[in-house]
This record gives sequence, C-alpha cells and structure tokens, in this order.
Amino acid sequence: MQEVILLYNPKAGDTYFRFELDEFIAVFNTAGYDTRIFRSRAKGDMAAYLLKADLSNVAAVFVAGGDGSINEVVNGLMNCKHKVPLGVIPAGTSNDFARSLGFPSEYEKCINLLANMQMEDVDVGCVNGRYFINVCGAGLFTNVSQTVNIDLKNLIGKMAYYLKGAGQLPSFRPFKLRVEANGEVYEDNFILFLVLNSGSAGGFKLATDAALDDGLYDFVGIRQVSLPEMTLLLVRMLKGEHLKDKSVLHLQSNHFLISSENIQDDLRESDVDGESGPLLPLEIDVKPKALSLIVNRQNLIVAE
Ligand SMILES: Nc1ncnc2c1ncn2[C@@H]1O[C@H](COP(=O)(O)OP(=O)(O)OP(=O)(O)O)[C@@H](O)[C@H]1O
Repeated sequence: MQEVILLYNPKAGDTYFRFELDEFIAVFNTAGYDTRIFRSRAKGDMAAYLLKADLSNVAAVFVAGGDGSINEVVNGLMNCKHKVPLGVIPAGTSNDFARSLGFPSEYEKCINLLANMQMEDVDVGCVNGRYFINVCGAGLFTNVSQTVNIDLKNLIGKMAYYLKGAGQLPSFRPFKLRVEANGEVYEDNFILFLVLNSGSAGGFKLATDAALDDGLYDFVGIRQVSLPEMTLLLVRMLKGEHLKDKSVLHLQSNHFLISSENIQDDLRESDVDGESGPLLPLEIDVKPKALSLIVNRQNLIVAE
C-alpha cells in the first residue's frame, strides 16, 4: 500500500485540527493509502522531518496549518531529492494560500476533496535562496502575522492581526524603493510592496489576474499617498479595480531585484509567507512549475 504523510502544527489557527486526525486517516485509508503522522513541536520541525524521511513510497505530503507551516513544508520538499506532491489543509489563522486553492474551511469536506488527489504543477518563488509559495513583501502591515503573539492569535484569530497592524501606524515612515524587473528600473516612495503567486494576501485579492502556473509573480507596490487617496484606493481595492490606480505599481516578471536605502530598520526584514524573511535587498526568482500541488480543480486559478 502506498503511504501519505500528514504533518500538523498543533499551535496553528484555533488549534482544533487535532480533533480531525481520525477523519483524515479513515478517508485516506478508504482511498487506498496508509497514513504516517508527524506532530511538530517547534518551528523548523516539519522541514527537518521531511529531509530525513524515506519518501520513496509516499504518494503525497499533507500539511495542516497556516501559511507559515506551508512555507516550512515547501522548503522541506524543494530540498528533498524525491519530488513528492503537496496538499494543504487550511488549519491556520489567515490561510491565504489554502483559500486561493478553493478548498473549503470545513475539515471533513476539505479532506475528502484532497483524497481525490488531483494535481497541478505550480510555480515556487525563491527569495535570496529561500523558497516561498504565496507572498514576499516588506513595509507597512507586511510583518504583522509574524510579530503577533501566538497565544493571542489562537484566542482571537485574525483580530490579533488587525490590532497589531493598527499599532504600526504612528511610527511608520514611507521609504524609497528601487525595483528592477523585465529590464526596467522603477524608483519611487512606497508604503508597502508584495510579490505574489496566488495574488491573495491578508484576505485581499491583490493581483486580480495572477495564476499559480504562469511562470510569473506579481509585484504590487503601494506608493506614498495622502489619507483621502488611501481611502479611495481601499474602495477601488474592494471593487478589484486598484491595479489601475496611480498610487499602485503593478508588474509581472520571473525575476525582481528590490532595494531601499532608507526603509526604517524594523521594516527592513521582509515577510515571507507570514514568517520573517531575509533583509532587503531582495533578489526574487520564480521557479516555474517546480512543485506538484493537490488542487480542487473546479476552483483553481491557473493560466488559460
Ligand atoms: N509545535 C509548534 N509550536 C509552536 N510553533 C510552531 C509549531 N509548529 C510549527 N510552528 C510554527 O508556528 C508558526 C505559525 O504557524 P502557521 O503560520 O502555520 O499558523 P498561523 O500563524 O495560525 O496561520 P496563518 O499564517 O495562516 O495566519 C510557524 O512559524 C510555524 O513554523
């Protein structure tokens, strides 16, 4: 019998996924697989487990957690010699990436859809040598998920992110950014930027025409704007029309060089899939279709 591996982060989201382990084993057993389970004890455990595990008889690896856990497992899998497909169960707080795949948040439905084992090859980003699957960015609000207290997040969920984000506003200063992509150089004052695969971050669909398998990532940068301009931008964002706004720089490329001379020290560290990432300057490459992902084909956003 082939095996599947289930890695779960017991501290992710509301921590309730642990009550679904029996359901997962039963569904995959019916589908013809034995399940190997790994419970992480600390950050880094899941990637370390994958690097040591025998994956020769493994049909797929599943991770139950949020974007940070997915990032860890993507890095583990990208560094393994066996190419094994990945499935994600949205058991985190924000679940930006899992939601972009169209899986339902009810665990039972999600597990049953995953057991269909429908697969697509998707792009993976690499920033200064570290892989990311959904988003890399810096500036206002971008490091909120990594700096929030884990117990507060477990207790009040996404509200903890909003509170932390509001706390950044008083001391925030816009910064000059230099972006090189597609042979062009762009320089201006920004408040934040994100480089996206699925197009979604923080619960917003920011890059409306992004696809997971087009070999391109979307750069979305928000320029320094006045408060009234910001209000207009938020309205356009809710309507999905913000990419045409003059306060937004939108680029698509497979390679970006991003630097800033005057970004404040506490924002110089990038955020990578909700975790702390490398310091600016950043060199971002897209590895086209480098990972096989288990998808819900009806809801998947892929290139035409
Ligand atoms: N057993 C553990 N105890 C504490 N932290 C862990 C454990 N296992 C993994 N981690 C780390 O917990 C952090 C947060 O996990 P994760 O991002 O999966 O959940 P989340 O923050 O609730 O969800 P989201 O990122 O979608 O908002 C990650 O850095 C992950 O590596």
